[in-house]
Amino acid sequence: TIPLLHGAHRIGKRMDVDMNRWRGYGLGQFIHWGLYSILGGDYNGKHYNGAAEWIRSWNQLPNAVYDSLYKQFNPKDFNADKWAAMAKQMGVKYVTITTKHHDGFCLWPSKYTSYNISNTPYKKDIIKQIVDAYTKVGIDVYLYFSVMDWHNPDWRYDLKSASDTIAFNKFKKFTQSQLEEQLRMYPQIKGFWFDGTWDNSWKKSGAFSDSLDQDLKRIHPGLIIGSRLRADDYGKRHFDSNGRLMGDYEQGWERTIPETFADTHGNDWECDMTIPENGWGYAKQWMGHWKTSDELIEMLAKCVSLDGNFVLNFGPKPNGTFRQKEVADAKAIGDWMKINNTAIYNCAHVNWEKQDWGYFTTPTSQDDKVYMIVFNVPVSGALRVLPTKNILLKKAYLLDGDKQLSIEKLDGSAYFVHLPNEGQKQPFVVVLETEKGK
Ligand SMILES: C#C[C@@H]1N[C@@H](C)[C@@H](O)[C@H]1O
Repeated sequence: TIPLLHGAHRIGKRMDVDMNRWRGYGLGQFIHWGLYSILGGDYNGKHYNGAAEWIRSWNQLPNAVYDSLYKQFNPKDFNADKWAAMAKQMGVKYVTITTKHHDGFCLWPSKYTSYNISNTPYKKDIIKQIVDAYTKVGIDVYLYFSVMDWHNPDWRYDLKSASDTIAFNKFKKFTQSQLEEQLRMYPQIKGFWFDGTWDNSWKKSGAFSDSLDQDLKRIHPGLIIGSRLRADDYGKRHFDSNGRLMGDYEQGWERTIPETFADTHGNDWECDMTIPENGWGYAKQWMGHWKTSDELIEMLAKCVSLDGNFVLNFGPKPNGTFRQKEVADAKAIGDWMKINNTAIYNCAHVNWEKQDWGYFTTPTSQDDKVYMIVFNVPVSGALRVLPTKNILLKKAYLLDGDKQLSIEKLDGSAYFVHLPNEGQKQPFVVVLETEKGK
């Protein structure tokens, strides 16, 4: 192995109480809200074809116009308790909220820059209201923080001169000050979600990213930070130069899901997903295909079956309300979770052969129970199950209503679980009770 000072400091999963709680979440909510929400992807009658929260980078929009949007930010219909209630009904266990996106605008009253919520017509601390409202209903809060800050004059994409280094050193102090400020102001939070760490300036700051990670965890023991914060001695990110994960979970699955368990390398990981094709902040016209709630529920099941969490993004409007499609999806997912969350919360991967009808999960607390989350019922109505050697199926029944299902032993160690032809119209869960063979 390559000797590293700033590579992974832990091999394998974090197993403390905070990380075990994170591992059991299953379903989370992401929220992207900020000045970009005001424009909603459009400016001067033209539509920006990129992700709406990146509109400041569009050459049709002068930076000065974007940077003065804060004078209009006044979400009259914002109600953090309503946001938290919608998330609670949806069944999410954690929320990640943008405190500062790449544009540098702070949704909290930071004392390190005047470019913050207190200087808008709205004035009040958005982050505090969200932290308090979600914590009150039992949803853990994580803060999204973009290191890249287009508004801060000391930000650099690369370090090519002594003056770059001097400026970026000031920028690193500013960054650490803002993060420590957030820990002091919002002690209830459980972790940070870092973004904007792909540029050379940060890749050359591996030592700082390592000390920052350690400083934040010293101030707030148990803090959870994914693999997108750090760079190692050679600028490698997520995985160090020896291929080891740097961070408490793999944070690279943005709008994508691993296909197989092998793709996860046995790490903890989180998938962050948009309902439209791309775009996180509010957009008046969403791009491409809008995922249906059934598609989203299948993504959730797939993530949990591969030992990951599924985090669905919402982009509130500038007035603080959600678009109809987001409200409808939250409701549909919540209705499904009300019946089936046993197969999602505190569940893990089962190393049985993947079948076409759907996904296996198992409760981390009970190894003689396996859940089948069924999306594709075969015309035969017979669901094939191939447990690992020496595991026998004792019973099979529907989670919703306990209806017993007949089990047919096939050759080898395979089985058919026979479904009643009730033409299920929603994804459903079959519970298997197992025992070890003699
Ligand atoms: C690229 C990029 C950013 N990463 C996602 C989580 C969004 O914040 C997007 O703007």
